[in-house]
Amino acid sequence: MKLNQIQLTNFRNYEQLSLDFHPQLNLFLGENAQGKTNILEAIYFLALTRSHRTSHDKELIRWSESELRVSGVVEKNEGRVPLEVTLNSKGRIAKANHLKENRLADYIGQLNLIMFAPENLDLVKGAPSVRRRFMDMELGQIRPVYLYDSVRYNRALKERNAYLKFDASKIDPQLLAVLDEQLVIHGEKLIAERATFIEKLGTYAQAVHAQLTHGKERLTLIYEKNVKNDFLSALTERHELDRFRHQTSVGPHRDDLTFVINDRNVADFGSQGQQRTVALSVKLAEIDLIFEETGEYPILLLDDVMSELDHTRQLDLIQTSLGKTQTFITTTSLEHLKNMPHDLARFTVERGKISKND
Ligand SMILES: Nc1ncnc2c1ncn2[C@@H]1O[C@H](COP(=O)(O)OP(=O)(O)OP(=O)(O)O)[C@@H](O)[C@H]1O
Repeated sequence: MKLNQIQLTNFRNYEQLSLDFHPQLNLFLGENAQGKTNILEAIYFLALTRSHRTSHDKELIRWSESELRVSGVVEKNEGRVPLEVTLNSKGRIAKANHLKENRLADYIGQLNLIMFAPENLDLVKGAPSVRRRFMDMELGQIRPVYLYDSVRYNRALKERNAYLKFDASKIDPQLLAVLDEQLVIHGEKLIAERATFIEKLGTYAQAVHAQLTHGKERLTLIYEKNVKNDFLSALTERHELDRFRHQTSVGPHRDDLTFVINDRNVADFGSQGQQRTVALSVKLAEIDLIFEETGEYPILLLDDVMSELDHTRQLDLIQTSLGKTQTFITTTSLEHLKNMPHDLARFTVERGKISKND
C-alpha cells in the first residue's frame, strides 16, 4: 500500500499543508524543532487516529485553534481510498471513502504502517506498559476485532477497579463475580490474540535479527502472560487481595514481553546497541507479518533513527525495506544517508513550511 498525498489543517505547527509523496522513498531534512516529526505524526494520526508520542490529543491542534484535520489518499490493491480524520474538543471523526465510520475499529486498518522512532528504542528496556502499548497498537491495526475487545476489556477493568475502591467490607462478592465475568469474556480473547501475534512476530523477528547481526545472534520473543491458567479462577482466588489493594491484580493488563538473545534476557544482559537492534528487528519483522495478515505491505516511517544505528545495519535496514514498502525518513543531516537510491523525493522542513527539492 502507498500513501499518495496528505493534507494538514492546523496540525501542530502546520496551518495548511499539502504534499504529494514519492511511491518509494520520502526524505524530510531539517534542523531540530522545525516540524519533521510532526509530518510523520500526522501520517500516524491519519492511520490510527492518535499520536505515537502523546495521549493528549489537544497537543496536536495548532495553538490557538480549535480543530485539526488530516486527510490523504491511500492506494491499495483494491483501489484508492480517501481518508480523513478531524479532531476537536468534542472528539474525533474518521471517514474512509468520505463515509463516517462510527466505530474506530472499522476505520483503523485502512492505512497500515510501522513507525520506528527514538521512543521505540525503549521497547526492550522500558516499562512493561511500553510493550503492552506496542502489542495493542500493532495488533489493533491488523485485527479490528482485537481493538473491539481491547476497548471492552479496558472498560470492564475500569468498572471493576472503580467498584474495588469501596471499603473492603462493603464489597458484595456476587457483584464482584459478575464484574469478573465481563473481564474474562474480553480478556481471554486479548490473551489468545496476543499469543498468536507474538508467536508469528517472533518467527519473522528471528529471521530479520539473524540478517542484521550476520547470523551471530538468535532472537526469541516470549509472551509473558500474566494469567497462567484459567482467568476466571485466578480472579476469584484474588478477591480477598483485590478488595484490600483496591485494584485488579491479575489479567492481560499486566502482560509483558521478554526478548532473549542466545538464551540471555536482552533487558538484563544486552548492550544498548543490541537492545536497539532488537527493537529494529521487531519493527522490521512487522513488515512481513502485516503482509501475511492483510495481503499488503505497510508503509514505513523512520523518525530520526538513522544516526542511532551503525553503518552496516543501517544499509541493511534501508535495502530490506525499500524493495517492499513506501518509506518516510526524517533526519537532521544527510551524512547518515550516503547510499540512498537516487529515485526519491527530498523535502526541506523549516518552521512549519516544506519545500520539495529535486
Ligand atoms: N500544537 C502546536 N501548535 C503549534 N506548534 C507546535 C505545536 N506542537 C508543537 N509545535 C512546534 O512544532 C515544532 C516541533 O516539531 P517536530 O517535533 O516535528 O520537530 P522535528 O523537526 O522533528 O525536530 P527534532 O529533529 O528535534 O525531532 C516545535 O517548534 C514546536 O514548537
